[in-house]
Order: sequence, then C-alpha cells, then structure tokens
Amino acid sequence: MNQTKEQRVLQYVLDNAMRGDPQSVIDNIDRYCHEKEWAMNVGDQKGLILDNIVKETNPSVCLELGTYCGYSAVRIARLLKPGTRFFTVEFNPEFAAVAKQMIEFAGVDDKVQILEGNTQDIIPQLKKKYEVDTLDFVFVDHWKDKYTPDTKLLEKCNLLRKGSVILADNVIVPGAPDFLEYVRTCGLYDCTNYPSFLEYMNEKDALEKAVFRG
Ligand SMILES: Oc1cc(-c2ccc(F)cc2)cc2cccnc12
Ligand SMILES: [Mg+2]
Repeated sequence: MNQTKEQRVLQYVLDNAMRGDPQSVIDNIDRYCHEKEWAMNVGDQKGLILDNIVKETNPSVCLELGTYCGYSAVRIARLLKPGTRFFTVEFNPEFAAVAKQMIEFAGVDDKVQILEGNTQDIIPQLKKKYEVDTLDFVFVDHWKDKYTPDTKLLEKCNLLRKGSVILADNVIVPGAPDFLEYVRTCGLYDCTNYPSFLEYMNEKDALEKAVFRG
C-alpha cells in the first residue's frame, strides 16, 4: 500500500530521530520538509516565534486546533511544565494516527491529549467532558475559514479569561483576513502581528497574537 506524505514524514523521523528527544523529532521533520517534501508544519522559523510566545505565556492549560503530523504539538509540549494539560484537535483520522505516533516517539504523550473530531463539536465539550475551566494558550492552525467561528465559539463557551493568548498561524498565507479583521476590531483583544515566512519557503507569512481583554 503506498504511503501518504504524512506517513513518509513519520517514517523519516522513526528512522533518523532519537526516541524520547522532542528536539530531534522537530529537527528531523524540518530537515525532511526542507530537503524532500514540503508539508504544512508551522516550521522552524515561525516555530521559534511560537516557542517564545509559549515561554512568555507559561501556560497551565493549552489547546491546539489542527494537529496535522504533531510537529507543533511536540514543539509546544517540550516547553510545558509538568502537570500542564494540552489538548490538540484533529479532524482527519489519518493525520491523527500519524500525530499520535509522532507524539509518542517524541516522548511527550504524557502531556498531550489528541482529540479526534470537529473543533465546533469538541470546543463545547472542553468544560464538562474534559474538565477545563479556562484556556491559557490556544494555537490556531487549522482551516482558515474556521479561525473566526472557532474564536467566537471559545468566547461563547467561556473558555477565555483576561490574558488568555490566542496565536494564529498563516494569517498571510493562505491568509485569514476575516480573523484579522475580527480580532483587531471587535474590542475584545490586544493584537500583535509577528511577520515571518511560510514554512520551508521564502514567501512571507505571519503569526497573529490576540490576547483576550476579559
Ligand atoms: O501552515 C499552513 C500552510 C498551508 C499552505 C498550503 C498551500 C500553500 F501553497 C501555502 C500554504 C496550509 C495550511 C493549512 C492548515 C494549517 N496550516 C497551513
Ligand atoms: Mg499552519
């Protein structure tokens, strides 16, 4: 049976990275995607910005929308203090299966819980089913037309508190213009733009940080 690109990325990590070493998993995914096949991981350049914002936030409860191969889940989980709760939501079962193996190989599976399904179904379950009070950090990296509805759903479900950080990938490429318009003009967020580059390419991209005013 032919492997998918995501399975090839995972196989390269299993063959070349160090089990239990998240940094080596990250480095090997980046090497594969620079040298062999492009894939939609947040990547090494935007990844450094992500690292810095996770470190400054020092979150106790995290959510990621869009797991894909688990690259950013490993990237975030490696920075979290013991006892932190981190949920990552993936709609595509094949991606979720690859991410599960990637996260286990990296040795961060004790910190990361992969929730398979639609964000609009899972977000309303976080309080009761997953015993979440509020979220400290949310990394938004799924389909761009879901950024705004899911942000509004986080508000509606009272999952944000004063200082909750939402960090969104790809606000230039593929672009999330309605999300930028919403968070910058609705009056509920303090926004900061972080210009960078599309993963593994020379095209400009950016991250947007939106801090909930509470
Ligand atoms: O980081 C990403 C990049 C792209 C992308 C796809 C094709 C392009 F030509 C350029 C960019 C799609 C994503 C979809 C979901 C989460 N992240 C993405
Ligand atoms: Mg992305």
